Amino acid sequence: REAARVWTRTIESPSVLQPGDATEAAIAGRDCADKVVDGAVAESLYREGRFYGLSLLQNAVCPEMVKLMRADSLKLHQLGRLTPSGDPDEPQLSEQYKKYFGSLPVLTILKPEDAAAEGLLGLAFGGSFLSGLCLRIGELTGQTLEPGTLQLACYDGEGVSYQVHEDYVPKEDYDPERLPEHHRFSYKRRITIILYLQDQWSEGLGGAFRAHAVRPEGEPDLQNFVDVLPDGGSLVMFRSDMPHEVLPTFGQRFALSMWCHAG
Ligand SMILES: O=C(O)CCC(=O)C(=O)O
Ligand SMILES: [Fe+2]
Repeated sequence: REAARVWTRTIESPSVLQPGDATEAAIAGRDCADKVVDGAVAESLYREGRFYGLSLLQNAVCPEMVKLMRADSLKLHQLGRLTPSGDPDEPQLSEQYKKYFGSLPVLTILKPEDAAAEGLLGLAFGGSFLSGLCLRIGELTGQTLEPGTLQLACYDGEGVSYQVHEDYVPKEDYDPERLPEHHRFSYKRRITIILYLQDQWSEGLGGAFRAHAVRPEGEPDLQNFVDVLPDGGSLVMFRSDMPHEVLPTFGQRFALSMWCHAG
């Protein structure tokens, strides 16, 4: 039954040699993208269905590279570079705030070349991998898709969640005065790709990615949503206008996301 809602494929992740420098990391990322996406994966994103082509590719990246990306992510997190809005100058949430209002996901917008310049070869690989996926999906389906924003997010336990939303926002709803810079191109988003970076995840830690067939009003009907666990190396891909959310998370959960923009 689930299979009819989430298109799922589990692959044997292509082995990647530990990159020695930024150029090698970028080449390895692109190469890995070309190996994991074939015509069937690309088409799965455009199949008809209530879940807007929700697709899951398990084991897309080998555990060694997932580990390297997670180590880089943790480094940035420990340096305080991840913030609720993604603005690196924004202060970290105070304990006081968390106590009264609860915690929030934190994030940063990455440029693969900056990651490379900082010696974060895992994230340089990841950025190139996700950009490569975007280009490859475009090529295989005859659409013009351009790599857009690359986001690293951390849901650091404490019940942190993200309410139902769509990643695509129509241009007329866009308010340049109030949205942070990286939201400026939300109207261009067509496909969202998310790569999870956990080592081991279990259902007890919550944090599922929940996809909705329709935007729920109140409690959603069981038929109208599907949950995907954020297992390390899993890639979730979907049309950016599909409603989705992240359920309360009780473990450290890192995700690297790419929004593929309309060309
Ligand atoms: O991390 C996830 O599973 C989804 C996050 C999300 O929906 C977003 O950042 O827009
Ligand atoms: Fe989202």
